[in-house]
Amino acid sequence: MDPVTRLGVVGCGLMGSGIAEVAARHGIDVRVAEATPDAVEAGRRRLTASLDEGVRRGKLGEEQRDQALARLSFSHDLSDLADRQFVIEAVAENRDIKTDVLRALDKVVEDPAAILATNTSSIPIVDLAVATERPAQLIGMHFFNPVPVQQLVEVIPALTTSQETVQRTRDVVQRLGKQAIQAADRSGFVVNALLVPYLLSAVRMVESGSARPDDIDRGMELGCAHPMGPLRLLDLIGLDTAQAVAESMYEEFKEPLYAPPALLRRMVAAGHLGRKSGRGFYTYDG
Ligand SMILES: CC(=O)CC(=O)SCCNC(=O)CCNC(=O)[C@H](O)C(C)(C)COP(=O)(O)OP(=O)(O)OC[C@H]1O[C@@H](n2cnc3c(N)ncnc32)[C@H](O)[C@@H]1OP(=O)(O)O
Ligand SMILES: NC(=O)C1=CN([C@@H]2O[C@H](COP(=O)(O)OP(=O)(O)OC[C@H]3O[C@@H](n4cnc5c(N)ncnc54)[C@H](OP(=O)(O)O)[C@@H]3O)[C@@H](O)[C@H]2O)C=CC1
Repeated sequence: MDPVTRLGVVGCGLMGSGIAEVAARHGIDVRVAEATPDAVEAGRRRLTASLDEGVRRGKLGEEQRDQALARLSFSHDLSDLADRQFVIEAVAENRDIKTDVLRALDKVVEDPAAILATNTSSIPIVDLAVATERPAQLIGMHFFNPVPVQQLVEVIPALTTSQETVQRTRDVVQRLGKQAIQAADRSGFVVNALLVPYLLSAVRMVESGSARPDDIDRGMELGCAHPMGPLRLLDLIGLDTAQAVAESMYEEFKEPLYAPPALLRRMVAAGHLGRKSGRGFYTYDG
């Protein structure tokens, strides 16, 4: 089968913009679809700023940045992804939104052999697969934040996913310069199953008044050499996304450790979503 040269990405938020950036940097023609013209412009700005940051940090040259930008196109019309061979869905962590987007993609993408991958953090892959007419070609492809920096992609076949789809997805991971691990289709896969209870425990520690956010974070940064403590990491992930992930995991396992703490729910209700809204456990400029 031909290697993937035409990739689609749906959703250009924190993750979609990172996935599109990395693919374009690795020589792939990438078309990004967002829901509205305003969201397209916000996504384009986010992606361009990250490429500029890569240049500033010496990760790529100005010419490479410009070549990556030339490989990227943007649209607010999903049907512009019709000619794609492989599409990665990275819209909000909401089962209904993802189901609608994947069903629409299934109809729009012309090549019956094309693969639809979802970047969901916690929604069962099989539920999304059977919502489409191509359950053998739907797979979980879970990137990590920030995508240009983190090396891992979890590859998650559903019970319906074909072995050919798994292999083709692994080939794309390699093409993007990332490393794959394979995980079973259980909510949270490998990494979030371990990470989320830890993050939620830190929120409960703040909630109970046992320690302040900065002390908890410095504890894990200085005591365990984590690059960032759990509350700074929650602010990076987005508290709305973290809540949605915890809810899916709790729905699947009914395990109290996965239940979103009241403080997390209150912060999301208040719009304190972390870095992306300028305020979470900490405040951010710009
Ligand atoms: C919720 C889910 O479903 C799953 C998830 O994603 S969970 C979240 C997983 N992510 C994490 O755990 C992130 C943990 N934090 C980190 O790794 C780091 O704190 C961070 C990368 C986010 C920020 O790093 P930073 O403060 O900028 O530290 P810094 O040491 O300067 O940068 C780290 C590296 O990233 C590179 N980098 C940073 N921004 C970059 C960019 N835009 N483009 C390219 N490279 C970049 C830096 O150059 C540096 O590379 P070297 O190590 O080769 O020098
Ligand atoms: N944040 C993280 O650390 C990680 C997240 N993930 C997963 O990645 C996915 C995306 O998360 P993240 O990028 O953080 O979320 P964001 O909220 O940053 O981005 C989601 C994007 O999807 C867009 N969107 C919503 N509905 C549609 C639609 N119908 N068509 C096209 N675009 C749409 C949103 O646009 P608008 O803003 O206009 O609504 C927004 O730009 C989730 O499934 C999440 O679980 C995976 C790994 C890590």
